[in-house]
Amino acid sequence: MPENQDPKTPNVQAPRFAILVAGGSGTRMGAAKPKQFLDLLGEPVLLHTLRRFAETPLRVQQCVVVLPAEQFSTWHQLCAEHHVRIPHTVIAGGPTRWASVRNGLAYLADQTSGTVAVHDGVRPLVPASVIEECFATAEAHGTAVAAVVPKDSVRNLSQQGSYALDRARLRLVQTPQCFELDLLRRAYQLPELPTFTDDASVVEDLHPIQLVPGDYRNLKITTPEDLLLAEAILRSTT
Ligand SMILES: Nc1ccn([C@@H]2O[C@H](COP(=O)(O)OP(=O)(O)OP(=O)(O)O)[C@@H](O)[C@H]2O)c(=O)n1
Ligand SMILES: C[C@](O)(CO)[C@H](O)COP(=O)(O)O
Repeated sequence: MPENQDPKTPNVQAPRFAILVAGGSGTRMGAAKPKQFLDLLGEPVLLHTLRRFAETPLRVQQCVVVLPAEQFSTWHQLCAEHHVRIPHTVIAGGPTRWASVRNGLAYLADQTSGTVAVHDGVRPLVPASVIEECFATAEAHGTAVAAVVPKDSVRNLSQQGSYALDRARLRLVQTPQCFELDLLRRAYQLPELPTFTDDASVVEDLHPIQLVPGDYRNLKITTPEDLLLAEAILRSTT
């Protein structure tokens, strides 16, 4: 958050950017092509995701889509097939999610201020209300990360076996993860650590992480049953 800003007053004038990371190969899905290109009720997973961020009321000024360099032509072909007119910029990812986000940020190097949402390209069902809440919270507090309460009991593995955790004190972290642009830039200048599974873990040493309610429908397409669930959810809401 800019130093001279009242933390309770959202910086509604700040431009909004989105980095949609889709630079992975989808090994756990085990499909013939990366899961971001798989069909979800007639459109590629990634196109659903892009549409969610391009919705006009969200005021996202620029969508940066990060892809494996060798898959650019796959995406361009899919965009042509589906007559996609949504303005977006495609850039090459890196070997890890962290590297892909860093590449996305590098594309925004000329931007002097704003708020950036980092979102998994394979979370196609994120509600617009969650995206809006994340942007608005980050505009007020510098950070905002969508998260939900676990529905299952959770146990921690120990040398003796395992023990129960208090799930009321746990959260399952989703994306979007929104940050004041300069804060995210500073965080991504630090060296990569193996513990960086998301953007909050990259930023948390520099700034407290504000959690906002996520949504159980905002699932990450990871294994084949996720695609079935996503289809059922989408059918029920369209
Ligand atoms: N080098 C990478 C790795 C992952 N991602 C993106 O980060 C998001 C979350 O990652 P995950 O679900 O793990 O995707 P994959 O790495 O593709 O899957 P897997 O781990 O099964 O190979 C995905 O949108 C994925 O495309 C990325 O942009 N660049
Ligand atoms: C960023 C993320 O989606 C938050 O839940 C998650 O950490 C990605 O993890 P993965 O190991 O890349 O599947």
